Amino acid sequence: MQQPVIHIQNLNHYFGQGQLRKQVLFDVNLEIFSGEIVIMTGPSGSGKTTLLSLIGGLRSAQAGHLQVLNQELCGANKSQLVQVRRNIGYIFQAHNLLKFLTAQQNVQMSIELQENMSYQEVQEKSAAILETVGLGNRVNYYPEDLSGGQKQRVAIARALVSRPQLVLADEPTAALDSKSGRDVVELMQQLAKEQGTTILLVTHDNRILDVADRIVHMEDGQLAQNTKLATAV
Ligand SMILES: Nc1ncnc2c1ncn2[C@@H]1O[C@H](COP(=O)(O)OP(=O)(O)OP(=O)(O)O)[C@@H](O)[C@H]1O
Repeated sequence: MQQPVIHIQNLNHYFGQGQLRKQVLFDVNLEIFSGEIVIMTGPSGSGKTTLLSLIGGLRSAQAGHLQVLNQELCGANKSQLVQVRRNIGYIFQAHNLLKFLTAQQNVQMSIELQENMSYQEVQEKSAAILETVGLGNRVNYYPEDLSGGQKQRVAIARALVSRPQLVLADEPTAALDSKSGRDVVELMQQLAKEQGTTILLVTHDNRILDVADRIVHMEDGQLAQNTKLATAV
């Protein structure tokens, strides 16, 4: 049987110490397989971003089991977390582009950090993916000269250029109008299907739920499983 890309069992998470200690994730269980697009919905404060940051190795998992790309992250050390992060692409609500780098340089940086490649190859790869996301004529633009949707497309190009096995996206359409939001997720879907990437996407945006293969719902730190598309919309 296929190994899940993400395998979570009885995951609990707490913030704060002593009397201020507060549990925010309760016995979370989730399996996500290669090539799946899973959307996580749920009210504000329910724990979605916390779960995403644990899966992404951006925060240390405390209790339970959290296996990502065959690495147990509960109790993992710094270098194990860094190793897992290398195989994950991140897309956030705010695109987080570096404003003093052009679109192409922003994308290039992500490859240079990860792979041993000649400068020419890096340039070719970054130009090619910007072309794919429809920004072939904007490669030398700085973020401030791009629209919100264009900046988010650069962020997608940056997250996917190294062909990560897993992409984690937190509200990638939040800052976009409905047309740009739709374009951006369809692009993620298309690139992921081409590259066999697994996507876990957190959103409040009901208009994009149909790109998911599966929807899971977080409520008060608990994850409801396998919501059917038809009932969730
Ligand atoms: N660093 C932190 N320290 C203490 N409490 C935190 C911290 N980060 C989040 N929390 C709390 O954990 C709970 C879950 O927050 P989280 O950001 O994961 O929710 P969310 O579902 O992503 O919300 P939103 O949709 O508004 O982004 C909230 O009660 C929040 O106040």
